[in-house]
Amino acid sequence: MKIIAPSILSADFARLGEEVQAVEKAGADWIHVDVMDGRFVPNITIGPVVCKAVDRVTDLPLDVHLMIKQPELYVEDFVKAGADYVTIQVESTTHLNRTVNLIRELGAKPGVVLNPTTPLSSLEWVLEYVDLVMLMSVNPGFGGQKFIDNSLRKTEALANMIQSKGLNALIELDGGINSKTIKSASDAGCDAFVAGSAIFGSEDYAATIQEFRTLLGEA
Ligand SMILES: O=C(CO)[C@@H](O)[C@H](O)COP(=O)(O)O
Ligand SMILES: [Fe+2]
Repeated sequence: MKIIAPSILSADFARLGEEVQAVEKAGADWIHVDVMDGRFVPNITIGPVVCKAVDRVTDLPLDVHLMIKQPELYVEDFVKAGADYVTIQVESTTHLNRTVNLIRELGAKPGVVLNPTTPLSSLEWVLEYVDLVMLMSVNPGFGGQKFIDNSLRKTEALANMIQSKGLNALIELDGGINSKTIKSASDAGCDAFVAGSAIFGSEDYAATIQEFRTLLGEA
């Protein structure tokens, strides 16, 4: 089964608990939490306090996407706040191996994220230590942007890279996933799909997630 991870960035933050419970009831697999610091990306969102509040209202795994500089300073706070996966941008830290190890030592699953133009070669010496690689299929910072088409070729190349090394890291795509893009992303080798505006911007969350499952051939 493929994984559908609604991004709360597009939820109604005034009713965040209800929104998280609504997507859980609608069939989501993970909750994607976008953390932005106004330095790594030109936007500021939430921190561990909100992450902990989200964790209290759902049984789903929290997929925490850190778009912050020096994530090594904060990963412990997010693991304590209930993060199951902590994904860090390879561009955001000088000490990628150390930070990945730290996430695992703290008891969470480490993932790494690549911006749209960051080459796959940046994964060469870290791939074997992570549970997840996420490719940004938009420039990070905002929800509701258009899917960058060459993310599909990048996904195929990543799937080949993981397979040729005999590894089994999950591939996740983040940005511009909707009913028009999800099938080709899946065909390219994507396992987990982050969708913010396509789910929270829809009238009926369950119908949208069901439509995704049908397009993925799972209904
Ligand atoms: O990390 C990010 C943006 O930086 C994402 O998780 C977005 O929240 C995805 O939003 P949509 O493109 O699905 O609307
Ligand atoms: Fe994200």
